[in-house]
Amino acid sequence: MTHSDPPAGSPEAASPPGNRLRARAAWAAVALQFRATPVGASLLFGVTVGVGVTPAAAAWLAKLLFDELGRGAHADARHAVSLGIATAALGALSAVLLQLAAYLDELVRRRLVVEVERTLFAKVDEFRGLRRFEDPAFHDRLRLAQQASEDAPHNVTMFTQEAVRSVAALSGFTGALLAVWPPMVGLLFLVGAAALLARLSLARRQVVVWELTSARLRRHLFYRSLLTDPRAAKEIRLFGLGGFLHGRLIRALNDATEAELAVARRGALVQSAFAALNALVAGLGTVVVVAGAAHGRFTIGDVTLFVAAAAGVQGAFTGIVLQAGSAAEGVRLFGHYLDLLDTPDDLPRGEAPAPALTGRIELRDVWFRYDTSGPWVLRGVNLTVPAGAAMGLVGRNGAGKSTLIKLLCRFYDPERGAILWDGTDIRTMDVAELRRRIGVTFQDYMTYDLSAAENIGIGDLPYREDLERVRDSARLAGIDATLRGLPDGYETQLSRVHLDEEDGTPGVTLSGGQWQRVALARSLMRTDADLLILDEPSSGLDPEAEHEVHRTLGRHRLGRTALLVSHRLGALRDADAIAVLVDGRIAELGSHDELMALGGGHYARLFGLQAAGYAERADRGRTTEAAT
Ligand SMILES: Nc1ncnc2c1ncn2[C@@H]1O[C@H](COP(=O)(O)OP(=O)(O)OP(=O)(O)O)[C@@H](O)[C@H]1O
Repeated sequence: MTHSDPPAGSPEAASPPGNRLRARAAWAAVALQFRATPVGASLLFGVTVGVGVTPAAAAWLAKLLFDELGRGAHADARHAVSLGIATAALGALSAVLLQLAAYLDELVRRRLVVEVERTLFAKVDEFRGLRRFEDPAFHDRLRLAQQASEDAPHNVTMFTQEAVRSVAALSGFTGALLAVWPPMVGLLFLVGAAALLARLSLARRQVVVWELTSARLRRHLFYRSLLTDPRAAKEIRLFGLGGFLHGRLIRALNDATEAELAVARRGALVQSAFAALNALVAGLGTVVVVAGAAHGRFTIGDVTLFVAAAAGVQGAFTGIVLQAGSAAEGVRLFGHYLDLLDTPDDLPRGEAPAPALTGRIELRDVWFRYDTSGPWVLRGVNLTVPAGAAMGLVGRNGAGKSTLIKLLCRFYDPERGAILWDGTDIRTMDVAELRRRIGVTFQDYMTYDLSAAENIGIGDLPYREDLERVRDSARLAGIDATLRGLPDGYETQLSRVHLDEEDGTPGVTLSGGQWQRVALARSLMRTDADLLILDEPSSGLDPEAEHEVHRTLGRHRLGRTALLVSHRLGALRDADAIAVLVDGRIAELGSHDELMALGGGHYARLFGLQAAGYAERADRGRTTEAAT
């Protein structure tokens, strides 16, 4: 499957990928083990083969021993004793190999988990845009890929072990059956082959169920994390959502469990049917051979050998059917891991360098929507931001301000039109280089469960340990004094759910406005960024703090280009120009004074409303003061 294939979870996604793909998946699953731990996997393979052949070797030694003993007075005692010793040694070796195989299996499994996390999440990190992360099918596939890549290699190895053991057993036992009553071989192989086909069909069905229930199980995990998330705990308690969310958690789990149980029931039914059929065939063979013995055609030894050999063949088939089923499930599911690694990036790779901004950023007739069948969010935006200017961006909720910022950071590409950085289309630029030229505080900024210093320092990773720079950024964002006052200063963990990794002390949590300042400080770490974007950097700040932050930023900007989004129009008053976004278009553009002079425009109306609100509040404040 490739990215153009139907998403996981859809019935088409569950269709069999074809033998060639499955063979490739099986090979890749084994290769993954060797990549994870070349020595461990090689040893496991050797030991696995050893474990597989020891029962046959033991049977062969036993045959030699009994043959020797069967010579009675002519038996070579020394030879018999050495065969006995060899049998005992083989028994001991077999026991040791089994233990070794168990340890190596554990070793390979653990190394695999690391390798899978390494490869999968390196791939996830390669996606440059945001589209994959907003695609439920991608999350389902990621979950299935994780599950598959940890199980499939183990299952394939176990199948190899079982196949070696079973082939050795089958070749020995079928010879015995052929010597006594040949039709029994045909019967047992027929039942065995049918059981194998049935198990493979069950494996297909099981994988379909896993694919279909992946979304439900992800929902279950979502409700589970919600019920223990300290950020959600307030609303859950206040709105009394516990029972409601818990009910949904159980329902998601029950739905998934029902589908799994349906496959398990079918499996139990099919296996019981084949067990009964096997018993019937074994009974039939025994009756034939016993009747033959009664008529003197077979000896008692023949009967004993026949019964043991029939049981041996059935046992070998049972083992191989079970392991083949698990391997088939693993291999089918492993396709998701391979698909994920093959998933192309959602943004074409640009290679041109992203030089320092000297001229202007220009949005030229930019059209964008999140979904090709969805509504347009930006409809032909034309906007020029000269290098060094501070541009304010205002508009009502949902007007498209944050979307425009996301396009500037190239998290998505416009569907029509282009964004030019000094005349070069940003699509042609190396995206990592472009992003290094931008410092952003997003509206939905992150609060990391890390130390205060790291929370800021990761804004410019190579300098995250440069405490001077971290503190300078914190100072600009007006949070330095608060962080210094924390129990462990800048080393304090900003988390209530993780202890400090070094001394095990619990962390602290900040207020909303303090967190916002930390996020602002993070974006200021890139002191050499050409473009500073602040998407509502002061929404959580009190008016005094907001004023102070804007003044500091004005000074700190030092001629750098800035794009400032705010619903508090007063905060943008000093911007060189303000663009008003209405229904995905720039409806007005100009300085504060120019926009006010338009009279009756969107900006003037909004500004008037906010100013009236402030004046009214100020009046109320004065009246209250006078009354008290
Ligand atoms: N990831 C997304 N997928 C689909 N639609 C989205 C996504 N993000 C935003 N939208 C939609 O795009 C429109 C514009 O959203 P955007 O966040 O750009 O508005 P905004 O002007 O920043 O609003 P606000 O002032 O409330 O922050 C909204 O209708 C929103 O529902």
